[in-house]
Amino acid sequence: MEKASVREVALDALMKVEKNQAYSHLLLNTTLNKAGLDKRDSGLLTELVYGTIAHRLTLDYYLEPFLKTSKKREQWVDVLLRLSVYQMVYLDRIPDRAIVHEAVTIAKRRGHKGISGLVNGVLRSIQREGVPSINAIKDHVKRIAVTTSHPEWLVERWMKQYGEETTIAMAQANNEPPEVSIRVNRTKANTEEVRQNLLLEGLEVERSPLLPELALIVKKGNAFTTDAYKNGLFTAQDEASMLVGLLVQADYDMHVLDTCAAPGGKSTHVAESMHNTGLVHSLDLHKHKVKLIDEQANRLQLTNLETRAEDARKLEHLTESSFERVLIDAPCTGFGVIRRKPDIRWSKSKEDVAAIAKVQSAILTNASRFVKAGGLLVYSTCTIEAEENEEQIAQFLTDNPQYELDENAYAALPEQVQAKGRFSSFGLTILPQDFQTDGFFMAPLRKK
Ligand SMILES: C[S@@+](CC[C@H](N)C(=O)[O-])C[C@H]1O[C@@H](n2cnc3c(N)ncnc32)[C@H](O)[C@@H]1O
Repeated sequence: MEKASVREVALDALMKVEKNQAYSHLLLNTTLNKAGLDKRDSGLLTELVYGTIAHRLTLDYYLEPFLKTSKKREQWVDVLLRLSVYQMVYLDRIPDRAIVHEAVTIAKRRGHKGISGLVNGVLRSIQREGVPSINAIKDHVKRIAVTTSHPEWLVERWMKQYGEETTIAMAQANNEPPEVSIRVNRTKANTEEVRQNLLLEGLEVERSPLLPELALIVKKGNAFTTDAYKNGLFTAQDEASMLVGLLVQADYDMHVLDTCAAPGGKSTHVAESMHNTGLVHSLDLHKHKVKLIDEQANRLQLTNLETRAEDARKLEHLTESSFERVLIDAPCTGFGVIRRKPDIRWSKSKEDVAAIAKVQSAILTNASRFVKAGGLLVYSTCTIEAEENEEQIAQFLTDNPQYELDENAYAALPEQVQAKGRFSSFGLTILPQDFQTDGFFMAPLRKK
């Protein structure tokens, strides 16, 4: 497939995300499979789609002075312009000439002559005059928002929670592509054995500096088409997500309840920690998602996991106070995983935070009934919003004096995290810039 086509595929994908018909990460997987692109073009497509979405606000700021006089345009024209300016500003290896030429070719194919003329005119002007300086923005929050390409309301919120320096560092980290990390299935092999296997299959793989006994970082090659993957030697998982599995401290013969389990990343981790003994009740609201847990458990050859579709706000079929461990990896806004899902910064709103917080609170209150005395309840999210995290736990502890935050549980985490983690009286927050992982929150709560 020629480069010009890669850009057309990228434009189509961006339009779907723009119209809220798809999430970037899911769409990209299906688009890559369908388009049958070679390795280099797949890489370029991913970069174009993620980069254009991630830098949207900055790109619109760059384009604005060049579009002032023109009339209302169809949406695809704006998206094409963003896609082109993204390449001009962020991808040094593609000459501006070629970018303009390809954009004009696409515009000619899709629109009437006036539109290709507009695309040509705007891009040539930018090429000639350069993009406007962001430093000219007087308003402080807006300047940070445009520089890092995040919505102003989020920047404002984070500045209140974390201060300016941390907010900027986080927003910048959100624009860095994540590394591919995998969790080794230690019921089958250790990290070094899996690393050797993958090296033999032609990949470049290193031990994780954060979790050398559990995780590997794939530097080059596709780990998910290897025999090692098919044979269940590992699972795709972010290292911060692995920390939650460690915090659960599951051991031989335990009974564990995982209330929000699909697609099974943490359930399978817990099942592996129990060396295929005991039982993990792995539940999720959606039937079709429960299937994903089954698929993973089968691939990993785990037999100590039972799945079922259930609403964690109800859970009528379980016996109260019967689990040594309950994990609530709650549905959340996902602002900790913006690196992987760049569009959620644009698609989620303040109201979404409040709405999901209500669901989290209902799940937490209900699922806590099933923890045995002396047992551990772990609440986690992949977001960094206090309303979904610390505030949730603060309220829960006030309403449930039979629970307390168990700081001793943190001993299960790597020393680096114990030394540098952001701990409060209500749990541990990991920001993406702390250990180059996803942003996460986790709270170990002990039932007295
Ligand atoms: C953060 S994801 C879980 C990820 C999973 N723990 C893992 O590590 O692979 C949250 C899950 O909660 C599920 N969910 C949402 N509302 C729920 C409810 N009321 N009861 C049970 N599960 C729910 C969603 O379907 C989603 O799969």
